[in-house]
Amino acid sequence: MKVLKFGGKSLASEHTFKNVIQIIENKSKESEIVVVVSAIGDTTDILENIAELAKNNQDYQSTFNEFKERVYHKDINLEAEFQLLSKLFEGVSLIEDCTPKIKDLILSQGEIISSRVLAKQLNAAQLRSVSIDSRDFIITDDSFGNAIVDESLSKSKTQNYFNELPLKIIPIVTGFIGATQKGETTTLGRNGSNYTAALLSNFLKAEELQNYTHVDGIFTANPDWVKNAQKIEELHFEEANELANFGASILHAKTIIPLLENSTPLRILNTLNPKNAGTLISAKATDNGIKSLSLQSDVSLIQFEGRGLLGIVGVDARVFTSLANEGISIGVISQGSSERGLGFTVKQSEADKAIKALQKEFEKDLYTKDVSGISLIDDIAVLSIIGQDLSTFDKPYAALVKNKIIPILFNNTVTGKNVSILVRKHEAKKALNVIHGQIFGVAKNINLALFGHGLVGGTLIDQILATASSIEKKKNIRLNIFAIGNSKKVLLNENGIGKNWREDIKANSENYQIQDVIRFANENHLENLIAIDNTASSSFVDNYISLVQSGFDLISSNKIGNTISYSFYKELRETLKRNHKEYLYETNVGAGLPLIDTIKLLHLSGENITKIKGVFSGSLSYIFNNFSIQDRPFSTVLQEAIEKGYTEPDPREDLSGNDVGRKLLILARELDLKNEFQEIKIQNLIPEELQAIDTPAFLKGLDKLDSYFEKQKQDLVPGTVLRYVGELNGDLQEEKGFLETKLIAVPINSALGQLKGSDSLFEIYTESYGDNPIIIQGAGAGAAVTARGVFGDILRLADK
Ligand SMILES: Nc1ncnc2c1ncn2[C@@H]1O[C@H](COP(=O)(O)OP(=O)(O)O)[C@@H](O)[C@H]1O
Ligand SMILES: N[C@@H](CC(=O)OP(=O)(O)O)C(=O)O
Repeated sequence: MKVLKFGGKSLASEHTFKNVIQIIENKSKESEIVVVVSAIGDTTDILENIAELAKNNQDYQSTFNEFKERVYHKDINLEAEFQLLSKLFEGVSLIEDCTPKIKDLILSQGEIISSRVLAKQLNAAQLRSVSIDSRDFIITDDSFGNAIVDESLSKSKTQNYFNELPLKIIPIVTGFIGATQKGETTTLGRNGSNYTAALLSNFLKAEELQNYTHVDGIFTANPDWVKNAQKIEELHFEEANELANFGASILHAKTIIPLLENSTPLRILNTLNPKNAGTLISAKATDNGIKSLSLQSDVSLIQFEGRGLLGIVGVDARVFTSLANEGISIGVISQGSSERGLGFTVKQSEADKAIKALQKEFEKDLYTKDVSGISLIDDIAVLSIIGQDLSTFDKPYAALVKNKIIPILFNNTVTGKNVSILVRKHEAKKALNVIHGQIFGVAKNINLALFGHGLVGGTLIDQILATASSIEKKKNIRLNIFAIGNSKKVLLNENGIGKNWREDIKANSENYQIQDVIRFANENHLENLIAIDNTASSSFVDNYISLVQSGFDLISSNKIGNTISYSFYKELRETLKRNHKEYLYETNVGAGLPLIDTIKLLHLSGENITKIKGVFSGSLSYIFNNFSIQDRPFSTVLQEAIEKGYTEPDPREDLSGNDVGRKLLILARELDLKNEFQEIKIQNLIPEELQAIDTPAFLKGLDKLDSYFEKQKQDLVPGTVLRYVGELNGDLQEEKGFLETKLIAVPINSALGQLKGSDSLFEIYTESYGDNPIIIQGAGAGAAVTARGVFGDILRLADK
């Protein structure tokens, strides 16, 4: 004989009902079956809600009418159940109270209706069946709402009851409900139908319990919360029991226990996908290791503090006894060895009652101030890692901290391998995803907010979208672009912006402040956040600190953040350190070339870098490499550089020398030199009359530059060429370095004179390398290389 249990969602619609009937038909051909049902769909929640409305003297009638219409079935008379409910709600509304006993009677009607409806439908489909009220044999104590089953009495009653049943009729039994010996209706606790099914499986010695839900089985975490949770094929009873105990709503906490006596296997199956083998829970040993994560989200933390209690024996006993007397059970418990404080969790719904019980018990101690406080933190969630021991707990813990989720406390069990972590409820989903990604090695989600979608930014977005799936396969990293913004508008999508982002931006982007993006990330529980600044804007930099404080790592191709005041530079570094965040900006100097990393490493290893000299600007490199040896006007070469995307949007940023100056400053600060931008000696290549005009006007009159540069070329000594160079001279011992940019003539056969295209060249002189500089040379400009460089920074952060 097999017991089949169908959950509420399996009975929620006509379509699922059809599947249920089909499954019952197929299974009844294979063996004898007993069916256990939950209430249809969300009936229990709805009945609870109507009772609450009635209790608060609000209009409950319309919700009740809606409910009746929903469960009404033309071939079956539910008048008796509806009338009973009507009377009960009326009573609740009159006395403005709904006792646990009344509530259980109300909720029980859900299961009674569903067993009647299903039996009727099966009979209509020529499958002989009968609805059975489990209150006739599931006998409990009178702890209404969470009643305790008298197993031996229930066992004999169940066996007698089923012995009397005619053969070949399929029993459709109400789950979730029972009765006291006096015949008062009780319930076994939410999600209790699978507990009823487990009890029946044990009492009737079933060969298997098949629990039909609306998911394919038990997953590594609740799939409603963790998108990439994976189905678990097999679990041992003990593991499943831990999972149930730690709040995985797919199993009632007591479901596993009745199955142990006869080692009755339990299979979790999907009504909507019955061919799937589901998850098998049995006595068979499985591999060691972490199996699953579960979450209890309706928890409160009570903190009990008392300096005067140090060393006094029996305080904990008083705490727990006073709560036990109120029938309040306790979850996670934590007490430091100093005994000055005790923290423990209770169900949120029982928190007030618990506080009152403690205040009563410790009334005198509160008066004498031996107990200094009994306080409550609401909205707590307990996240449990089933199978985790402390030897590898560092990884999930570090991942949480990196995502700015600081656990309130954590706790491990000595016997079983479990660690429970208390976090704030609003952080729970994010915490679950962070730990899941870390533990199960399934793709780690990296959530990207990209600001600036011009040449570099746009190219980067396209590069990410084009390679995201291969990166996921190769590196197990899922890059999710959830925000694309410019200075005014942002497009947001928590599930990832796709290839049509350009059209999407036109249709759906909205005006925004940075706080809107931060709020969006929080509300959608997005983890591993990176903000990427590909703007050329000085105002966007104002957002850096808020972003870091809100848990974002930073990447920028924009150099401004590193080149405004040294005090901002320092403040940003300190904020990053405090928040355990990183800021990468490899493309700030030398675009895609690995320059900053090299300099950082040399400097960190104690190598004294005394001078860095070279052509820092890919755009100026392109311009002078070509202009020096070609017979073309300067403006033609410049126009070509603009069109190829080698220059900043306003090429005066390059020609003014400011861009080279900024790069020098970035390198100087990398060497711990505390220079300010104003201290750089910069040769500005723009004639004064063109310095103040707006960008469009400047771009229209490029030929005004020609005569000045023609003269420079004429004046060259034969065998030399023009190069715009930057030079930094510094020393470990000094606070500041000497930074200079200038247009100079260099021999055509020197390293600098040999430069081609838009290549940059950096000569790094250090104390140990003496006169032989380390030379880094290569493509130093262009949207594609810069975007690749930023992409490299993203992958570097994602790997951490
Ligand atoms: N580890 C888990 N694996 C699968 N489902 C889980 C897990 N933890 C929690 N759940 C939740 O359990 C639900 C299925 O159980 P339940 O709602 O009782 O189903 P039914 O109403 O069909 O009996 C899923 O929708 C999911 O929200
Ligand atoms: N109907 C009850 C009992 C139950 O087990 O339901 P489900 O199987 O749909 O989780 C509840 O909602 O709590």
